[in-house]
Order: sequence, then structure tokens, then C-alpha cells
Amino acid sequence: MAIQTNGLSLILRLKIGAQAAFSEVTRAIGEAGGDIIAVDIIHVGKDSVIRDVTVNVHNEDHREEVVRALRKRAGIEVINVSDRTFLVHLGGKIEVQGKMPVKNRDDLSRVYTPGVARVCEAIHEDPSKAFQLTIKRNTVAVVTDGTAVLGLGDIGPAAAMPVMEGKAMLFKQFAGVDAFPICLNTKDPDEIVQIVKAIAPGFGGINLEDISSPRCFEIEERLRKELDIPVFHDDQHGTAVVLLAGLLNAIQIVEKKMSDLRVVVTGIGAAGIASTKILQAAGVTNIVGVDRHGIIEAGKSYENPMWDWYAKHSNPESRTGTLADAIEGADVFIGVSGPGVLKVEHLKAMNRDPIVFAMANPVPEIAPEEAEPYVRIIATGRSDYPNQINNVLCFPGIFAGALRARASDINEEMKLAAAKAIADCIPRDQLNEQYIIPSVFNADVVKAVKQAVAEAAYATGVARRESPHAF
Ligand SMILES: NC(=O)c1ccc[n+]([C@@H]2O[C@H](COP(=O)([O-])OP(=O)(O)OC[C@H]3O[C@@H](n4cnc5c(N)ncnc54)[C@H](O)[C@@H]3O)[C@@H](O)[C@H]2O)c1
Ligand SMILES: O=C(O)C[C@H](O)C(=O)O
Ligand SMILES: [Mg+2]
Repeated sequence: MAIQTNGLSLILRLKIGAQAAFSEVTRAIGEAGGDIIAVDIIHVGKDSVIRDVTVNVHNEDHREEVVRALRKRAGIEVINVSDRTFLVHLGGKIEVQGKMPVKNRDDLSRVYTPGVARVCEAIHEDPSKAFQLTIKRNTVAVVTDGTAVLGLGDIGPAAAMPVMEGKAMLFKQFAGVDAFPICLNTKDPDEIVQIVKAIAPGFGGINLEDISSPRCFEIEERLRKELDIPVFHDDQHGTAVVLLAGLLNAIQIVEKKMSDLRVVVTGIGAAGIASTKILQAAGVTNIVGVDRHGIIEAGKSYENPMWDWYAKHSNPESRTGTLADAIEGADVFIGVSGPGVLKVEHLKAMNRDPIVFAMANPVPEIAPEEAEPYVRIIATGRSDYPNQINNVLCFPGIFAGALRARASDINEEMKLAAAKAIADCIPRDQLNEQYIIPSVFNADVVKAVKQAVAEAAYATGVARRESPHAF
């Protein structure tokens, strides 16, 4: 099996002298436990050959081990070691491009002064024309304050940029939606609300990303009320939608009903709370939440207002204690917390045919290899395992549908329609334990989600574009 790398894949530039055969290189890398992915010749000289060898390694220590093993061999010189993941980030991952070249003065006077002035005046007279005459119709702001970046925590706005650029890239590639990363150097909810409202005129939608709880709830709620374009906190609703899609399919395989499930959610933050709410809307009644301190106890008061809500709306059997107490007899484990939270002993205590969605990124609550012998279905948030439950399956299509309908909001009906559309991308006869959720690269997903979301926008009266046809 290929090494799981957390993205650590190297390109080693090697000068191999006449006295060393290439088999020396493969042996040295193999003995150090590296996994060769590709080999290229860069230059052939009289006495030596320069090759680029692409190698997967486990981690940074392992990288050093592989390099050391090569350096020990006579006739092999390591000229350079580059990390392929860093290479794709050099200079950032996205750029802005004009839709037409400006070739002469005539073009210039249309796209810019003086022609542009008439277009500005037209929008001044009728602000809704911004949707026709500017990028607003197809553009989303991906806004973060860098406080809950993946499972890495509060790493700040600059360090959050690679994730936000990645989201923007995926918006464009999967749904043709233009998106800008906007990383804010403030954690103050009032200030974030004010800034987002102030930049909103140029955007058709706001995708909030990686803002920690409980601030994310207030920020989203206020912006939804105060703006007339859709505001969607991806970590809450994107996650919840894709999770529901996966669960709708998983329960068909294990032949269980939503209303009979016992579900444990760990990580009662943005993703955990929204996931709980969508599961309840889908008919699940027995959900127990667990955070760092243990089970969220029924009826208890908590300082965190969302945990207070949770305590009133979950844990019908009034369980107390730790994850071990919560998971006894559970059918489903939903992890949106951090690495390594779930142990094999926990899996052994679950009901028959356990379903485990270990969705913390980049390192899940349990490694699929470790869980597999004890569960019927395992899914993670990562691209390098089967059953990827990640909000990327949802946010491109959901915004594409909302923008298509020029929706003022992304409401519950639109989210449920998206979940159902994702689940239905897998034909019933193809469902199996390794295939409960369609691939991110399945082109049907965005199409189906866009269509279902736009239709739901019209059905619920939030669409502002006249023609509901021809999505
Ligand atoms: N697969 C996906 O699509 C997807 C989507 C969103 C979030 N996530 C992942 O879910 C995790 C949480 O994201 P979020 O946006 O909800 O963050 P958040 O900061 O809003 O919430 C995280 C919660 O998890 C709790 N937590 C952290 N470590 C824990 C532990 N060891 N045991 C119990 N609770 C713990 C925190 O106390 C907090 O309440 C991250 O790892 C993130 O990458 C995955
Ligand atoms: O960014 C991802 O891969 C998914 C999600 O938004 C997360 O924060 O983990
Ligand atoms: Mg996120």
C-alpha cells in the first residue's frame, strides 16, 4: 500500500556518477522506507546523470532518513530536495485574469474611461444592475479570521491563506464560480460583521470559513440578517450537508433507519453543532455530544451558549462521563474534533455494523487502517482515502445554485436538497462500504447540487432571478 503522507512528497535532484547504478538509488530509498512515485532524467553528462526522483515519505524525520541513506552511497550526490506540496504553493495558487485582451485605444475606452462611466451610472440608477454588469453575479468572498483553520486552530489570517486560496481554486474548477480569499486581521465579531458588510457590494455571496465557535454562530447569524446576499458558514453547513449525504447512503447498506440511530458527535464546535442540527432535521433523535471535557450533559448550563442549546436538545438518555460512556452501543460516530480521539476500544463498544465518520483534518480521529477491522463503514475528510466526506463536495454547487437563482439566502430547504442530490449521485446498485459518497471529481455532483439548490431557492421564495428554467 502506498505511504500515507499528509502531503509529504519530495522531488530529490540527484547527480549519479558513473560508478553508481540507478539501482543503488532505488535500493537506498527502498531500504529507508521511501516510496518512489516517478523518475525523470534532467541531464545526461559524460560521467554522470542528473535525475529527479519523486518520493513519498511518512513525515519530516523520514525525509531526513531517506536523504541520509542516499548521501551515504558512493557516487550519489543529493543536489536539491524540494517538497512537491510547497512547490504548488509557490507564489500562491490562483490569479485574476481579464475576460478579453485590451488591444487598442478603442478597447481601452470601452473597458475603462470614458466608456465605463456610463456603466457606472446605469448601476447607480438601478443597483440590481450590478448583477448584470459586474463580477458580482458570479463571485463569492471566502472570508476567514484564521481562528479555526482545519484542525490546526488559531494560526492567524496569513497562515490561513493557503486554505482559502485552495477553496477559491475549487470554487472555480468545480463550479465556475469566482472566489477571492479574504483573510481578516481581527477576531472581533463586530468588526468582522462590519468589514464583511462593507465589502459585500462586490460579491454575490459570502462563504465564511474556519472561524472558531462560538463566534462563528453570531457572525453568520448577523450577516444573514443584515445582508441581501447568501451568507454560508462552510464549516457548519457544508460539512453538515455532506455528512448527511454520506449517512443517507450508509444506513441503506447497514439497513438501519435514521429514527433508530444512536449517534455520537465529538467536537461540539461549528461543524459538530451544524451536523447535529441537520441530523435532527433528518429524523435522528438520539445524539450525544462530546467535547474535550466529556459529554455535554442533558439540561446542564454552560457558558458557551451553543453548548447550552446542545444540553437542551440532545442526550435523551442523560449520559454522563467521557467518550467511552457516550459510545457504548452507538451506531454512528461523527468526529469533527481533532486527531486520535477515537480508539479501538471505543469501536469495540459500538452497536453492530458501526459507521465511523472521522472527519477532522488533516489528521482524522482514527486512522482508517486502524479502524477498518472493527467497523462496517469508515469515512474521513481526506482526499487520499475512500469515502471522502469533505465540504468541497458541497460548497461549489451550493453557491453555483444560489447565484444561478440570485438567491438572497441559503436556507434549510436548499441545504437538504443539496444533501439529497449528493447522496443520489451514487446509483443504489453501486452503493457499498467503500463507496457511500461520490468522488469530488464526479462531474455529476456539482450539476446535481446546483440544480437542486436553485430549484429549492425558487420553491422557498428566496430566488430573485425571474426565469426558474434552464439552470
Ligand atoms: N471533513 C470536513 O469537511 C470538515 C469540515 C469542517 C470541519 N472539519 C474538521 O472538524 C474539526 C473541527 O472544525 P470546526 O470548524 O468545527 O472547529 P471549531 O473550532 O469550531 O470546533 C472544534 C471543537 O472540537 C473540540 N475539540 C478539539 N479537540 C478535541 C478533542 N480532542 N476531543 C473533544 N473535542 C475536541 C473543540 O473544543 C471545539 O469545541 C477540524 O479538525 C476540522 O478540520 C472537517
Ligand atoms: O478544508 C477542508 O478540507 C474541510 C474543512 O473546511 C475543514 O476546515 O477541515
Ligand atoms: Mg474549513
